[in-house]
Amino acid sequence: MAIVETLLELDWKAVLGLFVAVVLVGHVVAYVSDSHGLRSFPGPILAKLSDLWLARVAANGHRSEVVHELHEKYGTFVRIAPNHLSIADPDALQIVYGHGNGTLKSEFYDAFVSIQRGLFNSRSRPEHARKRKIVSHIFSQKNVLEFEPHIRLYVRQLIGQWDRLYDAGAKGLSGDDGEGGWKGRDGRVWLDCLPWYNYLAFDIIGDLAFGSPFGMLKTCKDSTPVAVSHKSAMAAYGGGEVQVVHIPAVQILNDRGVYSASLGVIPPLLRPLAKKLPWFSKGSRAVKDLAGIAIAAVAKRLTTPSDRVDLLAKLQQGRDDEGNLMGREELTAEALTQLIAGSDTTSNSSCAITYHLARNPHVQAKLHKELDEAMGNDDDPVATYEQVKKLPYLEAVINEALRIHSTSGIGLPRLVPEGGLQVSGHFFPEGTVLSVPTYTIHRDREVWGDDVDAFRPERWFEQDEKAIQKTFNPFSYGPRSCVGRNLASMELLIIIGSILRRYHFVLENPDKPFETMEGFLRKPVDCAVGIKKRNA
Ligand code: HEM
Repeated sequence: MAIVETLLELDWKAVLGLFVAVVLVGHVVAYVSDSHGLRSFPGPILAKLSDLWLARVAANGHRSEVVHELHEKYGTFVRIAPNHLSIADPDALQIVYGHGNGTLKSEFYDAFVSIQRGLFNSRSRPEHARKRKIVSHIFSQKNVLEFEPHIRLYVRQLIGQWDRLYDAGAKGLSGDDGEGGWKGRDGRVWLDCLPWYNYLAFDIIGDLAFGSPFGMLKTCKDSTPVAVSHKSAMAAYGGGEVQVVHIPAVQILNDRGVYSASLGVIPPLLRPLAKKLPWFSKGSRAVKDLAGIAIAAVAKRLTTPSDRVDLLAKLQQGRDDEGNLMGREELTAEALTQLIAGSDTTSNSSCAITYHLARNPHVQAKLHKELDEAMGNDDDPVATYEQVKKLPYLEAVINEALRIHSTSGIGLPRLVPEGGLQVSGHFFPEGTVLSVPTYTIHRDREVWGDDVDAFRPERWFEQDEKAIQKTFNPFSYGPRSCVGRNLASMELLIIIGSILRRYHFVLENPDKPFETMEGFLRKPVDCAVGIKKRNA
């Protein structure tokens, strides 16, 4: 303890020197001893020697693409860290992530903990099972249907805003609502749709998880109240004012994703030192601010009792096997988990779907036709779940975008349990970290065909259904798969169904590649589109 305290007092340059020295010695020892028997597997030499190779790749924001290129070069197995093997084999999904094989989340997930461990980052099996039992009930299909009015309310607000900008744009006006503003030209309004989808997703989840939206769609701004002091906000649960300031939640979530995904691949012993480096201290601040958002929002909700049916109300009622309710800190941590897991996953996926539709006019036309037929002359611009839940082409469009974009693209790391594990013809001893990279298996030519890089929803009607089911992995598999999948699917169907029925999209610059920045998730950097109202 005394050694750690002394280290924490050093200035960052001394820390950097020490950090490099410890890493070098530690990893040369690990390489020579090869305790997990991974030496025979191919990979970059630096990755075999040190976790810092993967940390650097993660920090650069293109981990999925880099690992994918390595699989193209080396084949099914790639060693991406001294003790981490990436396995690009759809059959490995069931073994590494499925029920009953005993794998657990690795130390990577410790870097995502704030307030206290939540459903997403709890690593102990009993702790996770207890939480999952409470939370999975909340996301059952039956319960999720109760959230439909909340989703439709904010889709309506987004349509209201885009209609307003479109009408003004038609008069040749321009303005600064939303990041980057908007301008009218050639019968369209031109804007970056990514921030708008972020406002939408944050308002929906703010409403569902905390009882009131962040108000981003109304203010057209990425701005959220955060508790000034976590301690006093927690104390205010019993009543009283919580002092808040406003911060950009979307930006903070982005910073936190890159920070945690990079810190998570550094050995735990070195993390306190890494946090002292200037690059990491920005992310550390983001983690704190994010917790502050949840603390402020939950405190506000708990001091103003309500009879709403939402995620927070259901979390408050949830009981474990012993009949115990969650304590207030656990409740806040779980509400924060919902905010993080249920916000930019949805907005980045919606943005990617819109990009691919704008880029592929023939696909957009086919989807318009299906939506027009399904919704007929209904004057309400917002689709009901009933109207869109069984539209085969809409579903294929969404799935194809989730495949090609892979919002969750990295191989999610799992620890081999006691007794070892046989995967894809090899035995791995206890403690080895294994992962199956979603971005890469979503590009497996044997399953998806030779044109894997093309956005082609038609493939969903042509390819072997069984192979597709086994390989399509947007929500992961097994006990740690996405607990919010039913909600996410309903959101995407209603958002894309409503928005695409109402608007026609073109890309502002069709030659510009779709840029992404990956932390834990693969996020678009922007998506500039020209929007036209279809009945105009
Ligand atoms: C398109 C949208 C979404 C995608 C692509 C997605 C994807 C995923 C993936 C891949 C995982 C596994 C993560 C891991 O093992 O590290 C996951 C877990 C999780 N997701 Fe989602 N998700 C989406 C939307 C949502 C929504 C709307 C919610 C809830 C409001 C949610 C809540 C969660 C939670 C709580 C976990 C952790 C589950 C556990 O560990 O037991 N997700 N999600």
